[in-house]
Amino acid sequence: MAPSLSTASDSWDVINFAVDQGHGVKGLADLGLKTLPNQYIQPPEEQITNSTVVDDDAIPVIDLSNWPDQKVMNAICNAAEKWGFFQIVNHGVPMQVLERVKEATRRFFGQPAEEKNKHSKDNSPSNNVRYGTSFTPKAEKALEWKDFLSLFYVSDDEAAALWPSACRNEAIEFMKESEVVIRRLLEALMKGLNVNEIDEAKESILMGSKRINLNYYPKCPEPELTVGVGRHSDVSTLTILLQDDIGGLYVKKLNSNEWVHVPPIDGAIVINVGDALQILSNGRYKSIEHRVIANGSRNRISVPIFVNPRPSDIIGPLPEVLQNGEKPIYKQILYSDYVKHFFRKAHDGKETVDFAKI
Ligand SMILES: CC(C)(COP(=O)(O)OP(=O)(O)OC[C@H]1O[C@@H](n2cnc3c(N)ncnc32)[C@H](O)[C@@H]1OP(=O)(O)O)[C@@H](O)C(=O)NCCC(=O)NCCSC(=O)/C=C/c1ccc(O)c(O)c1
Ligand SMILES: O=C(O)CCC(=O)C(=O)O
Ligand SMILES: [Fe+2]
Repeated sequence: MAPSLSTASDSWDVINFAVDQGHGVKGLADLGLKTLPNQYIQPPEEQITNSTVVDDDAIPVIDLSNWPDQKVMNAICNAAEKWGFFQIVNHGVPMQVLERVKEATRRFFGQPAEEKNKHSKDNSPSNNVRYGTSFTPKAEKALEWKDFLSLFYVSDDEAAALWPSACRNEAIEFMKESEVVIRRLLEALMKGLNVNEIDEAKESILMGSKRINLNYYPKCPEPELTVGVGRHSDVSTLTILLQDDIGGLYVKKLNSNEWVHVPPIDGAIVINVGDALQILSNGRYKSIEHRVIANGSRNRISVPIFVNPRPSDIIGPLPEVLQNGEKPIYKQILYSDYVKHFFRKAHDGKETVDFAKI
């Protein structure tokens, strides 16, 4: 039974309501709580108000309209080395496609909990489709103020059978329409590593699998006490992130303790390097820590496409990167082992990549 507004937020089982029954944080937000349930209170060091945020610096914005252009390719490689994050404009993914997938995200999360919960870990007929809240509630000391739907792409037929109809077509369309720009970015990044041809084996390692997540961050009481997503780096090769116009994503500056905001730009897509590309490039390209704050007045959505190796791929520093005698700093690892390691623990900043260190 849903608790009434007057119920003190700690005297009923918040976890049972949000996690087990599938109401998520959207369910909590819809109750109109005035205070944040204790389970969502993050330790002070994770609260953004206790971090240094600077506004005199920003991740690069790269215009892809004149493709191919050596200067633009260099800008991509430089951004991947210095920031691990950049935004792209004039990328070729039609604006209507971006609008449609944002709309579909709102439609999916706008459904009743019992409909969404058909796709939870316990109820979904496949591990490739998962609705959930926070990140790994069982492993977390404090929960995160986010609901998500995570879709691992295998084939159109599987998606037709298993992905929720509220967002299936739009999610697939976004994935397919971003294919060209993903290839261009990876080609440029590979040229920067002296890899001039992406053969079949490299194609698998760079972009052999994809996962699309639909993220929903509802309006939050006492947002400064919690996080939308805690500090983490992605385990992908590259992440293609669509955000709406609300803002709230922060990126850590390389070799510093300062954070910068990623301002929403209409029609732009945010790109970030993930751990797999950091490992393949032997640390040249940086998979950077980022996090999302909770918002006290507006609901936010985002849609990342995680472009990954295949689960069965073995990844390690590419031979082309090591050919001049550079010492490998990462070992060869089975990619699915790496991802499982990431998914089984709470977000912990940049710790995941230690799993691959020699
Ligand atoms: C992910 C796996 C390993 C799953 O394989 P599967 O056979 O289903 O393994 P499993 O043993 O059932 O799952 C492993 C654990 O991951 C958890 N898990 C699986 N999918 C997800 C998911 N989408 N979200 C959260 N946890 C998940 C499971 O709960 C398992 O933990 P446990 O329940 O055993 O404690 C497989 O599909 C694979 O190797 N995929 C490779 C491609 C891939 O998915 N790469 C990851 C890109 S995602 C990425 O880069 C970032 C994601 C991210 C960041 C911040 C967030 O806050 C967030 O929510 C998500
Ligand atoms: O919502 C965002 O802007 C970023 C989300 C994110 O970092 C993730 O899903 O990995
Ligand atoms: Fe992320």
